[in-house]
Amino acid sequence: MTTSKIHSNIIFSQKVADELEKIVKQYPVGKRFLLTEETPRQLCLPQLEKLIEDYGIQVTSIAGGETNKSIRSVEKVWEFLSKNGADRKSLLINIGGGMLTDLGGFVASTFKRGMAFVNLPTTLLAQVDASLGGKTGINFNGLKNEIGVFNEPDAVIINTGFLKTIDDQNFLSGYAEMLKHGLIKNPAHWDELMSYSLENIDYDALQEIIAHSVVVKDWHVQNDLTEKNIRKALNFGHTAGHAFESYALHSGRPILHGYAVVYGMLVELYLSAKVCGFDQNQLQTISQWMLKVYGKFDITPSDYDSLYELMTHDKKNEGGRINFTLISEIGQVAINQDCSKELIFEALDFYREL
Ligand SMILES: NC(=O)c1ccc[n+]([C@@H]2O[C@H](COP(=O)([O-])OP(=O)(O)OC[C@H]3O[C@@H](n4cnc5c(N)ncnc54)[C@H](O)[C@@H]3O)[C@@H](O)[C@H]2O)c1
Ligand SMILES: O=C(O)C(=O)C[C@@H](O)[C@H](O)[C@H](O)COP(=O)(O)O
Ligand SMILES: [Zn+2]
Repeated sequence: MTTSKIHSNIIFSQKVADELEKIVKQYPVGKRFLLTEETPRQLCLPQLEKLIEDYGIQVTSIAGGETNKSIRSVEKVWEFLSKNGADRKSLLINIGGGMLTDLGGFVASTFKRGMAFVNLPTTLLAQVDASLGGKTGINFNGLKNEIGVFNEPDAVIINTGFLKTIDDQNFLSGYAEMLKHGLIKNPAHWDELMSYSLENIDYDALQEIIAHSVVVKDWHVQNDLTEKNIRKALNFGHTAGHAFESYALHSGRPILHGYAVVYGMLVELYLSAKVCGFDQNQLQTISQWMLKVYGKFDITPSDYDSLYELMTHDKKNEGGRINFTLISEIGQVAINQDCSKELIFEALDFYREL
């Protein structure tokens, strides 16, 4: 696997301040802004203190957590930019996990109809997935990423050094999107993820594996930025996964995005076996591995209607059909797969009985 096919604006570097300085100096004094949230502010900003001071970067932060990926937080940041004289020639630096980079990208894309932004992802999930590819947005009306725009960041600086403070659950959450990348596009990536030790994190090896995951994400984005076609592959596990995530959040049992994606992939691997001939033995092996590592969000048949209703809001749907992305084998994806309500309920039975 090669990383040479990655977009030139995706930079891997442990010297974040040096890389960021090259960008910041291209923007006028007084027009440099930084958005972060509580935890990365404490853990990651200290190494940028000198740069912030030298270049007069104006810093603001919002509260962390998925419930703050909201219009209220967006308003706060718009207000900060407006009061401090941001304009179309300004730069917004987003430093944080996927919640922050999704929201910060949306704020920058909509403020005065768009200002430049760069992402410095600080979680595994944001480094392999959320900070890349220009899906920006917020949750609305109980639905994930209901409001947003496609708009790519001017640059993404990936510093794997930031990951040393990530807790186990958030590590696994990011790992889930890497598993998805292996399943949809790259059997070798899948194999390396299966043999990587999750008990004893080897950070040097991780950097290489992250780069392989970034190649998969970036390939889909470069080929179909606005998700008309092959980018739908990156949404594998998300039709059911977002339904689990929204349902969990609003029933007071929140789960991390990556866990929801794993539970969604379990449902959609079952559908893959039924609709696309995905191997039954592999379905059993992968399901047991995922169950062992990620556990389960328990559901009963009385939850099915609510989960199904949430799936009807998925952005891939067309003409009243729920359009799944499925796989016929590891690395072979099939987009726009229509499944009946009956079959979806059967897949939820499979998940529930695991
Ligand atoms: N735009 C996309 O393509 C895309 C892709 C995947 C996921 N997402 C979105 O990303 C979000 C999930 O991202 P996430 O998992 O990064 O969540 P997150 O941003 O909420 O971060 C997870 C937790 O890690 C903390 N954190 C951040 N940096 C840290 C660090 N260096 N050390 C220790 N803790 C740190 C945060 O404060 C938070 O508590 C969801 O909203 C999901 O919908 C978007
Ligand atoms: O980049 C993409 O395309 C993805 O679908 C990546 C997903 O991991 C991510 O969770 C994305 O935010 C989902 O987008 P949505 O369009 O289903 O809201
Ligand atoms: Zn995702």
